[in-house]
Amino acid sequence: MATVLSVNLNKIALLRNSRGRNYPQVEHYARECLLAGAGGVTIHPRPDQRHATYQDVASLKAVVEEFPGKELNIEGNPVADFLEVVLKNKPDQCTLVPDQPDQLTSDHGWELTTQSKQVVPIVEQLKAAGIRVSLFMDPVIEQIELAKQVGADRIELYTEGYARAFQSGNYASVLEQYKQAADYATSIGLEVNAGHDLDLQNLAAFLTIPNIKEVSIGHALIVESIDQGFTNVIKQYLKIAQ
Ligand SMILES: CC(=O)[C@@H](O)[C@H](O)COP(=O)(O)O
Ligand SMILES: NCC(=O)COP(=O)(O)O
Repeated sequence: MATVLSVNLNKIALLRNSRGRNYPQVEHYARECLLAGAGGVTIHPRPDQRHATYQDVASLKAVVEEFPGKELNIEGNPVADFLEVVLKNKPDQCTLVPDQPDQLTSDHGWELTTQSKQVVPIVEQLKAAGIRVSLFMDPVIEQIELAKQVGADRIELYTEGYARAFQSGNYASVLEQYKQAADYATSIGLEVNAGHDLDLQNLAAFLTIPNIKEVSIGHALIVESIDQGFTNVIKQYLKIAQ
């Protein structure tokens, strides 16, 4: 089963915001990656809108709708403004991430042992709006079991731990931990996405884990595109994910 590539466009938005005018256009790169064969696009509008903005959600929804079967995934901490934009624009998927507003980047999954009461009503509200709900999770069986209990459709395995281990050259035991987490999630009826710090070097080994439904990749993909060209890099990812 091929794994869907969802291209995270945060860093295109970051470049755009650095000059205060609409260049580069996020919509252009969304169209380019979908034309190249990506299965969807992702953005993560943070409360300070340092890169992706709440307006980008509506713009990208319109672009994705030009490509039947392709998906829009909106990631973020479920603060009120975020939820309002998600419910208004109804992306195909919303990935809830437990970030603090001032975090440099996402660096942990949900601690549902203490946060499930906060999450349950939000999951219900999003699912009632017809939005698939994914929870950003560490590869911890106990937490993944709770993700099912709070009603999530999917989990997104937070893969920075794997990426760091891969970089060290000694990653077999860490990969096995992710495989066990993914296998367990699948066994209890959760579909499995993955993302954060995946790249052209480490993706193939990670995808030896069966049943990874979707990977969302942004930071490394944009850096690799500087050297090798955006469409060329997208096609390399698709070849690995097929
Ligand atoms: C949750 C996650 O790992 C990514 O979706 C996130 O979008 C990365 O955020 P930055 O692009 O702000 O680092
Ligand atoms: N959910 C992960 C994502 O969308 C992109 O993460 P990264 O590739 O920018 O680290």
